[in-house]
Amino acid sequence: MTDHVLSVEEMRAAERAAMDSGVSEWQLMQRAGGGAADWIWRIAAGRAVTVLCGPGNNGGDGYVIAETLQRRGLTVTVVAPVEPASETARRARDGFSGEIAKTLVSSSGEVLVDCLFGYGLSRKVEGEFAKLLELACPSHSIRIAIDVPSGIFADSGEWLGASHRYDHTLALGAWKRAHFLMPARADMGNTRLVPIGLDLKDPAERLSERPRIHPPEPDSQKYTRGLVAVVAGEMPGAPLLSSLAAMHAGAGYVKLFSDHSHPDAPAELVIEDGALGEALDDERIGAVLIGPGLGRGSEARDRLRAALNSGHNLVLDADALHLLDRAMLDGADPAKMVVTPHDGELAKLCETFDITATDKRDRAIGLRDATGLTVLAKGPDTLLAPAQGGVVYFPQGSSWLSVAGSGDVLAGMIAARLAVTGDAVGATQEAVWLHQEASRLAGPSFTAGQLADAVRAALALFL
Ligand SMILES: NC(=O)C1=CN([C@@H]2O[C@H](COP(=O)(O)OP(=O)(O)OC[C@H]3O[C@@H](n4cnc5c(N)ncnc54)[C@H](OP(=O)(O)O)[C@@H]3O)[C@@H](O)[C@H]2O)[C@@H](O)CC1
Ligand SMILES: [K+]
Repeated sequence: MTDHVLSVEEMRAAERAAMDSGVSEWQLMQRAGGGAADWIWRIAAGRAVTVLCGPGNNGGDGYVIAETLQRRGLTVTVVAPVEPASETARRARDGFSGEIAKTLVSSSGEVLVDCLFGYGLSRKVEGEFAKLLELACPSHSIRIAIDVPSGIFADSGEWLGASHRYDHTLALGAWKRAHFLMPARADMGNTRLVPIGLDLKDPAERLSERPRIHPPEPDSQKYTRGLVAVVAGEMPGAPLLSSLAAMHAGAGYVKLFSDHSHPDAPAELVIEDGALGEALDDERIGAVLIGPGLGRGSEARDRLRAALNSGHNLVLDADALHLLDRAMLDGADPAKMVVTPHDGELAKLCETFDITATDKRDRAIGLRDATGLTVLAKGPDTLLAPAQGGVVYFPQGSSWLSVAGSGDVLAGMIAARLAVTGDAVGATQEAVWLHQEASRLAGPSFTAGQLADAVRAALALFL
């Protein structure tokens, strides 16, 4: 239940279903406001609180929060520029026993609780509401957004109006897409979910669950444990990095198909040169990775074609994403493939496959639907569009991952997990989690090589 990620429409439907089953809107608001107040009370730790209340039910939650905190002994100031517009919000306002100001008086409190607008935001935040946020956000040292920061469109994560930074965001009832999408995510601070007892079923979109990685079976040998083939091309460095990451991510055997000499490669990495088609004929190969350092010339194209026609599970990254088109996919099995574009590569793929969507989620879905590929759209708001449908989001990773070679490491790990499990969607999620955990273990300002080294210790945390 805590892993559902809902659209505004789905959220409204879930609340309607709760009401149909006999829970009133007032009860839902009590649960939402009361649950949020518990978090705020702890965060505030005795400091004075300012609550901004808007016209809708987000504002209604604000009155419930204000009353709960005041009863617990905190100094609470409520600022509401307009009257409540819904009956339930009016009831909540009437239940608040303190004073209500129309505008913010200076130094009202140290903790700001923003309940101006939630998922009901329908247009740009302007006028008195915009001015209030402009005044209140910088003048409070701790800023807490209730459900979503006011001004964020919950379905897309875009700001409708000026952006403001929050220290905490308390999602009510279920996660919304904005909690995992940029630019919203960067401004939300710590995110927490406040359950309100909604009965949610079969989520189309969900948060990735922390995976459990299984050790090799007792009767494993190096081939059955997962043989990864990394196909190199023009540049030697990137595929070597991918190979190292694959070696640490649980593969039994990693081969690098490369015509370069790799003096820095560890002795355990098997490097083979010569005809790629023949090398890929090995039935024991569990997954092929191609793209890092591949190049974009005619030879690179030939190598990509050989990989696509090999019939193996396949991870396509970097240059391979620039070369991929409909003709190349002809005859290949997209169900066995994962593509891992960052924003620029995703835009290029959308151009290639005539997808007109402009935001990341819709582009990833569009590409998946047009090709049948599993699409991992990388970045600070990495999301996965599995071939089977739906969308999977991930908890926020370290911003130190924004380093050259980080994608090569991730691609190597996906190939390793895919070779081990044969499950493209599961393998990709495992690799994203490993990537994030490895970044934490590598500490700040690591290089991609150090990140690849940390993968082994990261893997131990998922056993
Ligand atoms: N329903 C439930 O069971 C539960 C709901 N819960 C809570 O309710 C929240 C959703 O409530 P909501 O639907 O009332 O929307 P909300 O975000 O408060 O705002 C809508 C109001 O704002 C107005 N408005 C919009 N944009 C505007 C703008 N730019 N500038 C000015 N005005 C603007 C809009 O006016 P209108 O567009 O109708 O003209 C309308 O009056 C949700 O996030 C959660 O906190 C929880 O308590 C759990 C139970
Ligand atoms: K809000």
